[in-house]
Amino acid sequence: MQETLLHVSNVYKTYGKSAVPSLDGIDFTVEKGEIVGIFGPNGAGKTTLISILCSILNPTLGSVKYYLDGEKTPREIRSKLGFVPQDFSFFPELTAKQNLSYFGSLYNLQKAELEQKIDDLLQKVGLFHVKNQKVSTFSGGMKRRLNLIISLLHNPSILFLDEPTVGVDVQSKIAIMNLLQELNHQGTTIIYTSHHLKEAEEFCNQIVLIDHGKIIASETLTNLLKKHAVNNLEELILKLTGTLLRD
Ligand SMILES: Nc1ncnc2c1ncn2[C@@H]1O[C@H](COP(=O)(O)OP(=O)(O)OP(=O)(O)O)[C@@H](O)[C@H]1O
Repeated sequence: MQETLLHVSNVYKTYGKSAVPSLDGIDFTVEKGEIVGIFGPNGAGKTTLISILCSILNPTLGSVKYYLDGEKTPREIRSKLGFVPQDFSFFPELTAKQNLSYFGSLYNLQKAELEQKIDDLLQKVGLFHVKNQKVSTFSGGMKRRLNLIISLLHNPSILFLDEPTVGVDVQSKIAIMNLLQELNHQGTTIIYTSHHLKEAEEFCNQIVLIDHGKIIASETLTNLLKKHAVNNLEELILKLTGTLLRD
């Protein structure tokens, strides 16, 4: 049986005094355990939407409601959310381990529990052997993998990822996607954006396509392909958003 985890209702976002809203009446629902992919051209509003869903930004209008067991206050809810930003969010002059210890200390985890969690996560993404190296010496793929595990230290129930595999080689991409699959099998709900459409086709249960701040499609990929008589996600996006450059 499906269980609603998140309900987004009539969300608008306008930055500063801009005349054009970046989000223009967004409504959708996420069920527990889903993997939702948010797609759309550059500037469509994906990052803005994800930032609002994980409480980094406030909507100008509208509501985002979570249905989490036992967690009621905004602070309790935030403690169950994890966010992997597109831009790296660590200190390059610290080692991987120092970064993880610092970010872990923000979640009030017991020292022994945190140490164990750090080692487990470093192992999972193949960074254990370089845990005492400064992050500034890491390759792009190593930095992306570290950026991911920083957001997993507190075992979030819902994980938001903004382009988690951008700019990485195929090996790092597989390591990242395997870890995300493993987390989802363990019950983590995942909401993510990506421009890697082949990867997303295999990964997502639900597709949310946005353009100019509005949802223009929201369904399973199979249903959308059938409905719009296209063969894949790329064809779907081109059919629904056109070929005009957005910059
Ligand atoms: N901090 C900001 N101040 C003003 N305008 C912003 C800000 N952040 C985003 N915008 C504008 O809001 C709109 C949506 O941007 P957003 O970054 O959410 O799109 P996106 O779909 O994530 O794009 P991309 O695929 O390029 O990452 C764009 O027109 C962008 O210029």
